[in-house]
Amino acid sequence: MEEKRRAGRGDPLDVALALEEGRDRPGAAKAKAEAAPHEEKQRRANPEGRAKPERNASPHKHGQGSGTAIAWAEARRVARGAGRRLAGRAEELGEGALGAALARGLVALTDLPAFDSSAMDGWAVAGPGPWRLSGEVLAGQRPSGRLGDGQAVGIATGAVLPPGATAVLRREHGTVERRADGEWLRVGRPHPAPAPGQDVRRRGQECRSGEELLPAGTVVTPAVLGLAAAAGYDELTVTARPRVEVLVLGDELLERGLPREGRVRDALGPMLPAWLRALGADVVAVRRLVDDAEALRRAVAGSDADLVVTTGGTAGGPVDHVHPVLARLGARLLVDGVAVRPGHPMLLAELPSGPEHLIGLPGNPLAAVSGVLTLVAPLLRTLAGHREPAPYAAPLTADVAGHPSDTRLVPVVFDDDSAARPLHFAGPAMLRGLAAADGMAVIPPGGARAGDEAAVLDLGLVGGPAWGSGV
Ligand SMILES: Nc1nc2c(c(=O)[nH]1)N[C@H]1C(S)=C(S)[C@@H](COP(=O)(O)OP(=O)(O)OC[C@H]3O[C@@H](n4cnc5c(N)ncnc54)[C@H](O)[C@@H]3O)O[C@H]1N2
Ligand code: MOO
Repeated sequence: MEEKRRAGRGDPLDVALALEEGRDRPGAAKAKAEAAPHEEKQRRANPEGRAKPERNASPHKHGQGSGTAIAWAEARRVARGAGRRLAGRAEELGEGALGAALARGLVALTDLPAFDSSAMDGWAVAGPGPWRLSGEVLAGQRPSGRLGDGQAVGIATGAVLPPGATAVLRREHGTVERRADGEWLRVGRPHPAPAPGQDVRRRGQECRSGEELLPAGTVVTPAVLGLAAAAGYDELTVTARPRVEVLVLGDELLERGLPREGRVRDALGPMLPAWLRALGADVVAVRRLVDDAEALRRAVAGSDADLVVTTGGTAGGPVDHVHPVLARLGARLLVDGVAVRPGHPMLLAELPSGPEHLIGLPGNPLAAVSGVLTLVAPLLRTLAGHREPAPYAAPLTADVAGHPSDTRLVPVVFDDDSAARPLHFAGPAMLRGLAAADGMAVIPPGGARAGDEAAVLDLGLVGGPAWGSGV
C-alpha cells in the first residue's frame, strides 16, 4: 500500500532515474498494475483513437511535463498516418533491392518448373522394365528424342524429361547389364519398380504463369530475390526508399577517442544510419551540427530528404533549438511529446517546404531508440510501403516496474522458453541493456508482473526484416 502511494505520487523523472540506477522496484510494479489504467484499455474505451489536434510549433518548452504528450500507441498511429507511400521504381534484381518493398505483387512470368524434369540422378524410363538403355540427358540439354515403351535414357537432376518417359528410376535403385545386344536397365532388389510419375518434377507444380507469388508490400529478402529470379525477373518494381537525412546535434559530442572534459562520444551517429536502413530508408547524409539555431534552420530548410531525423535538442534546455527552429520554419507539430519512457520529448513535425517531415529524437541514446521505434519506424513503413509486422507477445520472467502514467519500453532477451527477461542498464542514457537485447518489451502504465504477456518490439527486425541497402 505504501509502495502504491509512493509510486502514484512520484515524480516521473524520479522513476526514470531510479530505473537508470538499476533500482527496479517490483513491488511498485505490482501495486501500480492494479491501480493504473492500462493503455490498451484506454484505447478500447476510445476506439476512434483520434490524434490530438495538431499544433503549430511553438518556441516554448515542450516535452517536459507540459501536458502535451500523447499516449504511446496513439503516437505510433499518428506517425503511421502522417505520410503516403512513395512512388514505385524499377530496381535491378540484386542486393540493391534488399529491404525495399514490392510495389506490385510478384506475378510469375513462367510456369515453375518451366518444364517436366527429373528430380533425381538416374534414368528416365518409359513403361515397365527392363529397359533398353541408350544415351544420356544432362541439365541444360534438350533430350534427343522420344522414348518408346521399354526404353530408358540416363538423366541428371534438373534435366528435361524426354517425351514419352513415364518415371525416373534413381541411380541407386537400378542395375545396368551389358549384353551383346546393348545395355539393359533393371530395378535392383529390393527396390520396387518406379510408380508412374515417380521422381518427376512436373511443369507448373510450384506455380502457373500469371499466378501471384507474393503480395505488394512484401519486403525484398534474399529469398525473395531468389524466387523472383526463378520466376523470370531481371528487375523488380519496388517502392522507393524514403530518403532520410540525420542531423546529430550537440557541442559536447566527440567523433573519436575517449570521453574527456565533459564531452561524450556520439553514440547515435554510428547507430542510427544502419538502423534506419534496416527500416527501409536510404540514408542520404549524416551531419553533425553544433548547437546553433541558425545552423540547424539552414540544415533543415536546405535538406532535400523526405524525412529529417534530428537527435538531441528536443527538450527545453538553453541550447535545445529544435522547437524554436521548427516554429521559425512554420512547422506543424503532429506529435509533441509522447507518454513513453524513455523518450518522452520526441516529436514529429510536418514542414511547409523542404523535407516533408522532421522527427526530433531526444539526445539520450536509449530515448532516441525509443523515438525510432515509436515514430520513425511507423512513418518509414508507410513511406516505404512495408506492411505492418505481426505483433508478438512473450511472458515476462520478472516483474517490471511501471511508470505511473506512461508506457515503458524495456530491453529484454528471450530465454530458452521464449520468455522475455528484462535487462538492467536500461536508463535513458544507457545502451548496455539495449545492445544485449533481442527486443523491447512494451510495459503499460503501472507496470507488469512476472508471467504477464508483454508486447515485444523486435530490434534487429524492427517493423520487418532487417535487410538494409548494404550501402
Ligand atoms: N528540466 C528537464 N530537463 C530534462 C527533461 C525534463 O523533462 N525536464 N527531460 C530529460 C529527458 S527525459 C531527455 S530524453 C532529455 C532530452 O533532451 P534533448 O533531446 O534536448 O537532448 P540533449 O539535451 O541534447 O541531450 C540529452 C543527453 O543526451 C546526450 N546526447 C545527446 N546526443 C547524443 C549522442 N549523439 N550520443 C550520445 N549522447 C548524446 C547529451 O550529452 C545529454 O547527456 O532531456 C532531459 N532533460
Ligand atoms: O526519459 Mo528521457 O525521455 O531520458 O528519455
